[in-house]
Amino acid sequence: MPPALPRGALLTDPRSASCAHPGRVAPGQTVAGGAIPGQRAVLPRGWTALRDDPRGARLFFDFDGTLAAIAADPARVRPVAGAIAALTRLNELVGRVAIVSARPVRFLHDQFGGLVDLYGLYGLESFRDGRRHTHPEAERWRPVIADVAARAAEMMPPAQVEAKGLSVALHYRTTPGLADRITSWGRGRANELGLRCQPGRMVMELKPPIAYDKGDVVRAALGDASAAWFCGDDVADLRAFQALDERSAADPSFAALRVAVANPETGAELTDAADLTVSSPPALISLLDDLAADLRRR
Ligand SMILES: O=P(O)(O)OC[C@H]1O[C@H](O[C@H]2O[C@H](CO)[C@@H](O)[C@H](O)[C@H]2O)[C@H](O)[C@@H](O)[C@@H]1O
Repeated sequence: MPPALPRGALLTDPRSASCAHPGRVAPGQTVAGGAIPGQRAVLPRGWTALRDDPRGARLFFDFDGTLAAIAADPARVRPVAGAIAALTRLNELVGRVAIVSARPVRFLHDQFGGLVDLYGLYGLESFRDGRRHTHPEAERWRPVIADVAARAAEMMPPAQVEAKGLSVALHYRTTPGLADRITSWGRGRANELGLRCQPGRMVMELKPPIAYDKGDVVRAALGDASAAWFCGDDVADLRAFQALDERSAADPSFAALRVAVANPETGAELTDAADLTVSSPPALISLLDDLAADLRRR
């Protein structure tokens, strides 16, 4: 019996990996992602369940740090090479594919059009089946967010204030020395205005106090799915992992795969909760190409 890929196994970009799949993969060990289906390792149950019933499966993806490499200017970020082709292939093979991001739906639509379901601002906005939806409680917060974005632009470099309509991101990637000032100012405005703070990778986000997050998006979108994957890189993606955990606990026939994209900023919280960890967005695309090839062989 070949060994199983253990929870947390680390997969690297096969294009840069020099090792062959070693057969047994210890937690944290580096193996070539592209070698998985061909290496007779026992695949994770979330993979085999998806292969057994692709039309009953769902694939969920975070955007920044997952389908796109992190860069200094959020406005210039685009999906990594091969991402759109991989999603196009999987969309033909799998029941439903969705991007679940903190970006506005407008930005996601510019990148992906109507290719897959789009959930923006942690699900406060979405674009599905050709229609745009906004959470009914969110709209009244738009002027409050606009006001706080304008005030933020007076307190910090305006180019680092990303006004997203129903939320605002205060970035400090290019000015890490301002991190404390920006985050404490953000916490102060959140307390003053009744907003929520969402930390992220070199960013503090202010959003409406609506109890709706990536986990709620996944819960609602799962429907009667038999299997689902969520691929993410940041702490906000833990909520989506938890939604898959809950569903797995409630329904033993359901199989999930939690995929983390490793990075030095998020810490171990996400990779500890993941079934598989890939080393970068290109390594994730390689894994998705493997999945599509595996599904096509069936
Ligand atoms: O849910 P996501 O799709 O992962 O969005 C989370 C945030 O992503 C973006 O910020 C991050 O990526 C930027 C571009 O690489 C980077 O400059 C920044 O430091 C990261 O935090 C996006 O700009 C934010 O609005 C999202 O909240």
